[in-house]
Amino acid sequence: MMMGDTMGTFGSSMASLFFFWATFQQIFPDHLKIAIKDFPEYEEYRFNHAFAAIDTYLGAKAIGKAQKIRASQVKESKGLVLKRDEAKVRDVYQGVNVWWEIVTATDGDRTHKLTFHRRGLEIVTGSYIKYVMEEGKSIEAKNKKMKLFTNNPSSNWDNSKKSLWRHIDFEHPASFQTLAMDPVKKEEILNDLEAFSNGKEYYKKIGKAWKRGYLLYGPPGTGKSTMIAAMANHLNYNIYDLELTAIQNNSELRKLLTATSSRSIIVIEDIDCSVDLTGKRRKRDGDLSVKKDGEDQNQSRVTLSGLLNFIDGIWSACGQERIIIFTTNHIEKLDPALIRRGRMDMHIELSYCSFEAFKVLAKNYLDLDSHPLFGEIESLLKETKIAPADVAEKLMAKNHKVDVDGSLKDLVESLEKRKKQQRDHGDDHKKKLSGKKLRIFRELF
Ligand SMILES: Nc1ncnc2c1ncn2[C@@H]1O[C@H](COP(=O)(O)OP(=O)(O)OP(=O)(O)O)[C@@H](O)[C@H]1O
Ligand SMILES: [Mg+2]
Repeated sequence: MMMGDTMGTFGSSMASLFFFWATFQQIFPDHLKIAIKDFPEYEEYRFNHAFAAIDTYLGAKAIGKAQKIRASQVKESKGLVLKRDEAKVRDVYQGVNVWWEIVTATDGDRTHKLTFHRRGLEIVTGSYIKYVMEEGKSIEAKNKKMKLFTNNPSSNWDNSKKSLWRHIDFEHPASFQTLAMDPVKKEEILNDLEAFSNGKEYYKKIGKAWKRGYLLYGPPGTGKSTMIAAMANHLNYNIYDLELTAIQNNSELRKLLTATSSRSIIVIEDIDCSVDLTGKRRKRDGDLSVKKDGEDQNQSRVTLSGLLNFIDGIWSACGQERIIIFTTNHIEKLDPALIRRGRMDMHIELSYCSFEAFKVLAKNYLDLDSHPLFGEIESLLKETKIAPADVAEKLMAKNHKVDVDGSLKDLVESLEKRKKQQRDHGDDHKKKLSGKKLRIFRELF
């Protein structure tokens, strides 16, 4: 048979099918259809979340079928979110046909109306509605704009929960793919996050709060803050950036934390600078003088024990699906009580740029997999401490122009300079040490 013939037969079958369907629609007796449920947009003046979930589900369902599509840009990196812009949508679930329709009352109130054949009653009420809600909510979560919250100074709080945190839309391009670090460690972290976010049943089974704590440590510019952004993007969680110095005491800390929402990351950056970690610092500094009035006014009065109590107690009791992250440049300064295993589930070190990490940066910034200078850079990186942030700066396009050879040469020069400085500094340090030893030796004998 010729191609044209096939198409012709196909076309006429489709035409008869449409004809049959239209007739069926007309004669299909109304009493065999039942309108099962209405889902109003507002119930007793309160927004009905079921309405929104159904709307989202149907919006996603109707893509490709709807004649008119309304597009709204929810988040740049997520592309367009398309929404249905027609009144009626047909859906098929386990062989049951259902029709959704938006009915607008004279007062403007809108309701989702679901119609289907009696035969489907069990399937629709038994599982279909639940399925629509769950799908709708999960699509909502994926499309949701992420937010970055920062705590307001407690002097600005009023009685509303809203006054505790202010927020902006969170749009950070960081991803695990572009994060320069040891690939094995990266994989381990990704697996941990994955296990956590899918761990609802597991945490329930073992009777533990669905929470996870990470301690990120390493020198400045090694990617701690970038990793937090990558984690938030990966999980689609909001970030609460908790500034401890803006609060007065432990009870304020408790208020702030209980006002966070689930599916969020709570971050305390530079933990060693934000709390009085040991309560002994003053003594250790050798300053035993009497405190002057108001001397502590600008210092945070959140104590280490407040923070630890929170992690152990209140933290477990307040909500689910939350991650807490501490960062520090000086892990050696932290009190062991704060970082012992069990409190922080995973300690993640972000370190100076390795060759593996450099390769990720070279790919990100120069779209480069190999280059004759790579060998030299590899051996220089083995002997030199340089933060990924400093490497990235060398590889960045200058005046919007990518210059592969120029950037790499620039990096080699900078590495050689650093190597020399670090060696000289190392020698100085050794000299100082030997001087000190000599002094101790003299004092002893
Ligand atoms: N591991 C990395 N991978 C990719 N880019 C990085 C990495 N580390 C640093 N950078 C780049 O350097 C910039 C600064 O890094 P970032 O703010 O994450 O460092 P940090 O470890 O949080 O430093 P600090 O201790 O000073 O807060 C980032 O915006 C990013 O462009
Ligand atoms: Mg940082």
